[in-house]
Amino acid sequence: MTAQHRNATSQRLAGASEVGSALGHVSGRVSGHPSVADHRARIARLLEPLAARPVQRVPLGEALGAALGEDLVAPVSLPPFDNSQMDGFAVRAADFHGDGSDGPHAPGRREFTVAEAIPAGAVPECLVPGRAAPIMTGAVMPDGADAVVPVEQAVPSAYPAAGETVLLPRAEAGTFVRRAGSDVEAGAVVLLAGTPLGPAQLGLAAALGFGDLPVRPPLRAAVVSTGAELAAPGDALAPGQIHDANGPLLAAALREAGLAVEHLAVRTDDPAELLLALECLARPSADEGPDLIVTTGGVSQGAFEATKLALAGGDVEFSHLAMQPGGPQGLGAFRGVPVIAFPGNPVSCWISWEVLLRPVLSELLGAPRPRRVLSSRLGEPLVSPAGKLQIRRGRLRRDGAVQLVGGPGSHLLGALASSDALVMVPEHVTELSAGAEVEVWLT
Ligand SMILES: Nc1nc2c(c(=O)[nH]1)N[C@H]1C(S)=C(S)[C@@H](COP(=O)(O)OP(=O)(O)OC[C@H]3O[C@@H](n4cnc5c(N)ncnc54)[C@H](O)[C@@H]3O)O[C@H]1N2
Ligand code: MOO
Repeated sequence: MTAQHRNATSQRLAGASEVGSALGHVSGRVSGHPSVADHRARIARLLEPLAARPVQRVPLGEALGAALGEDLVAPVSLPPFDNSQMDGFAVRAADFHGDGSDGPHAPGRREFTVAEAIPAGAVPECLVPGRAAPIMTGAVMPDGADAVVPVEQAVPSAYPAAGETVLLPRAEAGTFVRRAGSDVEAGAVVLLAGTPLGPAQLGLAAALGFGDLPVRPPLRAAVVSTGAELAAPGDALAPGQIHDANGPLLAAALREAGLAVEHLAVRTDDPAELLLALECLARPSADEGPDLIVTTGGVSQGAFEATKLALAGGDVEFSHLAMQPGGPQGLGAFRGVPVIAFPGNPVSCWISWEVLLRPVLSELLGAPRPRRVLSSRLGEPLVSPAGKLQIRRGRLRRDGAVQLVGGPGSHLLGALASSDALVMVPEHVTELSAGAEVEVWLT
């Protein structure tokens, strides 16, 4: 990535025009807290060096979710040859002109002598005038033929043996013929470097004959959940304990985005113990250690904020963004490894991923695919704190409006799990009525 591109990336992420205009309203802020756009731009600068990793080729079956490392140029055309779009009869359109264009028993049809049948995969012989060759969908069009009549329109509606006759209705040249190169021309750039590889892109690459693809190797992320109250999912809870939801949630989010993830639960509020765990994580050789560390919990104003206490003396800064949920945040580096510290409330943790880190990865690496942003109408009224971007969870209705799911509370994981959209309420807005236009991210 060039310096120019890097600058452009940071500016785009600060302005956030492609990921939602609601996040760009820095000027309307009254709280004095750093804006979401500024914080996201800082994350982009922190992670920029990670974008410059060498490209490697991986088998097609392992490329799902990765970003394409180089432009993909079609080595062949698609379709590679003229072929039939229907099961039927390959004919010469010119045979319908002139004498004999009306069959004796079926007006409007012409009689043809049936030629050898052409299954898909066969190399057919040239079609002689006055003949019709049974041809199957996808089979190569014989030289001389330029149209296909579907078998349903033939009399009889079947495939007579070679040498017998069939009556066919008139067809114009080109009817039901898929021309070579009508989908993709050999030599064309079919996918740009940075394109996230989903099922359709992998299908196209396979059709073009690629057995492997150039991709950027996945980033390695360490997810660290913190807090003395945490128990592993599956373990029984002691009084006062809760199960660690954020670790699995964040690990899944990062994996889905194409990263290789290791999850570590540090179930303590002791900063020294957390520091030790982080030392062990960051110490392995550069080839094996994480490219970034994402923590959750311990970043707010409590007396036992292990993450803050462990990291604040070093290169990690803590701030409270003008956003709800997801206000308290930390950002910096530990032993040279970028650290992004998200808050502990589960919805805050998820929102932080969605609006702060995920868009940066999309922009820097090409994957994951950016969230679709659309304009929708609010299904019900809402109120929102002044000076904060409020992000509510919602569900897109069939009529295109968005219905809120649950309240604004950042512990409402049940509601989050039944939502499919984030509703953005800009910083300067304190009230919206039903029907008001809102920006929505589909999740
Ligand atoms: N006096 C103030 N108190 C709080 C403020 C503030 O500004 N002043 N901010 C509030 C906001 S906003 C948030 S968000 C939270 C963030 O707190 P922490 O990041 O320090 O997180 P914890 O205190 O560790 O936990 C908060 C909450 O989340 C639960 N939690 C933590 N980790 C997990 C996990 N892995 N899985 C499931 N649940 C988890 C934890 O038990 C707490 O209930 O601070 C507010 N307070
Ligand atoms: O900002 Mo906290 O993230 O509301 O709950």
